[in-house]
Amino acid sequence: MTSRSAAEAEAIARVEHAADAGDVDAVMRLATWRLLGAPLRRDLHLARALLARAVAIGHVDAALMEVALTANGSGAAPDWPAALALLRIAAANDSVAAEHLALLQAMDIDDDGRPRHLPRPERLSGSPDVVRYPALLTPQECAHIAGIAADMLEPATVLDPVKGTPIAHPVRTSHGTVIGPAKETLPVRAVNHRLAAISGTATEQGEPLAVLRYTPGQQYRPHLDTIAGAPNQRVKTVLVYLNQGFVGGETRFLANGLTVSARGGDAIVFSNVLANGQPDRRAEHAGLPVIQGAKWLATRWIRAAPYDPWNAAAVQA
Ligand SMILES: O=C(O)CCC(=O)C(=O)O
Ligand SMILES: [Fe+2]
Repeated sequence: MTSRSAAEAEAIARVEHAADAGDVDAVMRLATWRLLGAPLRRDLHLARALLARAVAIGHVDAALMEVALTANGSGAAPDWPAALALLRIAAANDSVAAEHLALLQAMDIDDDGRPRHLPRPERLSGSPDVVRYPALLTPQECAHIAGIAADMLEPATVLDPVKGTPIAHPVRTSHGTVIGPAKETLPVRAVNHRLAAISGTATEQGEPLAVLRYTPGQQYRPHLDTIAGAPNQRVKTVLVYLNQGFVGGETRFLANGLTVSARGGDAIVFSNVLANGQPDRRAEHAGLPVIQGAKWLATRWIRAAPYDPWNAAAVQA
């Protein structure tokens, strides 16, 4: 472990002191540090305790974060009923929390936030195996997801292998972000349960929901979603079209030419691996260039086994 500079240690001590004195922003900062794992060691349990303190002093963002972590099991076992109870309390004074509650009230979900019913699937192709669930999400749910992502969108980059600095992504040119565990609202959590249900997987196998926005000229060139040599492979992908009405931007499977046009709220599911777990070339696909308007898409890449978003290489709190 690298030792900290005296100045950094002093800055941390100042924040800890302010937190002890009841400064809510200082408590919130400590909670964020404990979630990020920098500059203090990651401690999700402690982060939860700090958030609860911030909520008690009246911090609204802390309340929404506490709801998210309670539902998705960060720092303790997942507890949907407890998260819902916290959301109801927050909703009494906060319009954002109230909106989340209204979205949930319109959903047909059980006491754990899981879907009671799913739309009837349509098989679009057998090889590759692609299935569509029409209108899996409502327009309001799509707008909620796009709205969370809108503030966080960044151009797609990869690290320059020589210089280590970000450079343009060679395959994907859209803007994107992920809705990490601290930002996973209850409506997003419920949608993630739905995506698990249609793919026959456990919610814990999903990577944080990724959201992409393509503007004219942007595309996702032909690729496989599998990661070469990954021990915990991306076995399935769910794509959710969050809007429609743009020109171009179809999803194309190269093996058979299957071309899927976006309809807002529709989801497609496909498998990326063969029965032996190895990447399946037939799953190669592309997001064709958008010609006019903007295409919004949510992607859930689903692993073979549970995926811990807090121990991924790049955590996005
Ligand atoms: O934009 C599309 O239609 C394809 C997106 C995609 O391939 C992905 O998110 O993995
Ligand atoms: Fe893909």
